[in-house]
Amino acid sequence: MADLVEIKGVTHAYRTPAGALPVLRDLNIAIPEGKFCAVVGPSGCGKSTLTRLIAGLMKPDQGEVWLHGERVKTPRKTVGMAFQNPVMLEWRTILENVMLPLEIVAPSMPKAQREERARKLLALVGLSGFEAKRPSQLSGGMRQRASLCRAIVHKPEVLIMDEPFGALDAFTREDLWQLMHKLRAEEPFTALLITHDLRESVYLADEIIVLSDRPAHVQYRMQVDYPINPRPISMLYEAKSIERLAILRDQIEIAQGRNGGAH
Ligand SMILES: Nc1ncnc2c1ncn2[C@@H]1O[C@H](COP(=O)(O)OP(=O)(O)OP(=O)(O)O)[C@@H](O)[C@H]1O
Repeated sequence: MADLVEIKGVTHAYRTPAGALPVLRDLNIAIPEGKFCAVVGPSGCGKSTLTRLIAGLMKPDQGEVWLHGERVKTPRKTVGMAFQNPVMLEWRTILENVMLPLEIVAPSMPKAQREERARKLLALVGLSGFEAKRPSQLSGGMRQRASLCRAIVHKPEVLIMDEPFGALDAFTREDLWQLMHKLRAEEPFTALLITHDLRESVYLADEIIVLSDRPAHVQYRMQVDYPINPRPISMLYEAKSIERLAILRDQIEIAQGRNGGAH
């Protein structure tokens, strides 16, 4: 399978008043088309920087970022993004918010067709009947469902998610995890997920990458070879998942410089 996202030898430092802050060092990541990659690592190690580089919002000092065989040099319209706090436009309805990327990426698509696509996705995430509501009329979980629809409505070449479930309560979060697998089955996408939640990474991803502390490089890679459709939440309680979680926790502690000390 061809790699859709390729991060090749990426090194980057921010210029700050206090001097250069090295954030990434010789980072190499490849995500094959259709795969779901989760990235975990110590706080502040450079995970969000990685998402900005893939979206073309900034250029690395060294190395290359490739998307679909094209070198990323400028902001990419065809990337789908979802964040912890879904930024929704209050003056637009939920349906109009979800349609927004199509207006930018496919302006020639007839409005009826854009609407049909947005309605289909809203139905898929259980938001039929809420199309005409304003964002503030929805719960946090519902807003995040709508934001996921908005992130994939234009069939992005890659779906980038930065802690999208971080602000939700545990039950809503698990609902949304299951929803991700449903969406993936219906609307296949290639995804990069930044998360602090190791269970989330094991439940959602095909591959988990543990980044070292700053300047971040790939410290550890784990394949999650569990069928994705279905992938029941109960898989997290299976011995293999518990073992995976223990390995990941140790890796995070190593990345934090604690060398697998007390849990
Ligand atoms: N525009 C910027 N200018 C200067 N420093 C920055 C800039 N953006 C981020 N940083 C710094 O670079 C480091 C990496 O930031 P980044 O947001 O990529 O980390 P992160 O792993 O996503 O963090 P967290 O886990 O806390 O969300 C941090 O120390 C941050 O303060």
